[in-house]
Amino acid sequence: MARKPLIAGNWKMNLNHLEAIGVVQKLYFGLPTKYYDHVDVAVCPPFTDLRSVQTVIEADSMPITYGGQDCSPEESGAFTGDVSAAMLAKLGCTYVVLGHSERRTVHGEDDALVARKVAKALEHGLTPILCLGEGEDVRDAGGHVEHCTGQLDGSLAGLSSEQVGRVVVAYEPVWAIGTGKTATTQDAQEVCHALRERLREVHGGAVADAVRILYGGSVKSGNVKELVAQSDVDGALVGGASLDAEGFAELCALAAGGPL
Ligand SMILES: O=C[C@H](O)COP(=O)(O)O
Repeated sequence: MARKPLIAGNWKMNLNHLEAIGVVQKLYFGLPTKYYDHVDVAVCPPFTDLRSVQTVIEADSMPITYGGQDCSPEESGAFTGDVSAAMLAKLGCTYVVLGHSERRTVHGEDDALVARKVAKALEHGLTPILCLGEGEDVRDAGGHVEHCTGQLDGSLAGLSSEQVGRVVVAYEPVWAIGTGKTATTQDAQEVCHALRERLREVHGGAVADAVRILYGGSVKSGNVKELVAQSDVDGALVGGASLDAEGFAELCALAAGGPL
């Protein structure tokens, strides 16, 4: 089944709201509209940029979508420093990145917490980009597939198949994030395929065939085409290479099958 690729730029803690406006404008001018028939493009800036990004995208009716990098599992209330799914939805976000390895490692997030966040995001109409992936030790020991399918189960625990069908999954081997070490296309396909088969087993064929599974970890213009050519890799979650608008536009064009 053909799934339209999604290229999502995760800016992490980079670019202030003024810089964000410039990057979004350059991305818009760098990627001709015809490409959006073949690729969905999103940016996930820091929370403080979202209002500015919304304004610039809406002003020119840009076909670029955007999202947050995290949300609270709670609806609202006394949770200092947190941002709710409802707030992201109100700002016009389409996506929210959840369970990124940097949240899991730096903030101690586990699968159970991530599952609560996924449920809350879905409740507010957001599409979670659920991240998972193994560390280098697990990969070296050959336990990567089992590790990732386990994280998938844990991070989707308690969700109905209808809910799971609205999630995007991102396989991000931790050893490939920001290191310049990209997984081989075979590595990416192996795990993305195993994740899809796990979805098929638990939630049925319709869900497994519909869910987009992205690869993330040192994706750049030079490797994106080969990665998205894999039958179970439906796009990429891009960190560092999404901060440069011209380069990111080129990367999106290549993922769309370009140059068109
Ligand atoms: O969310 C994005 C990933 O952590 C990948 O980051 P990277 O492209 O800088 O390796």
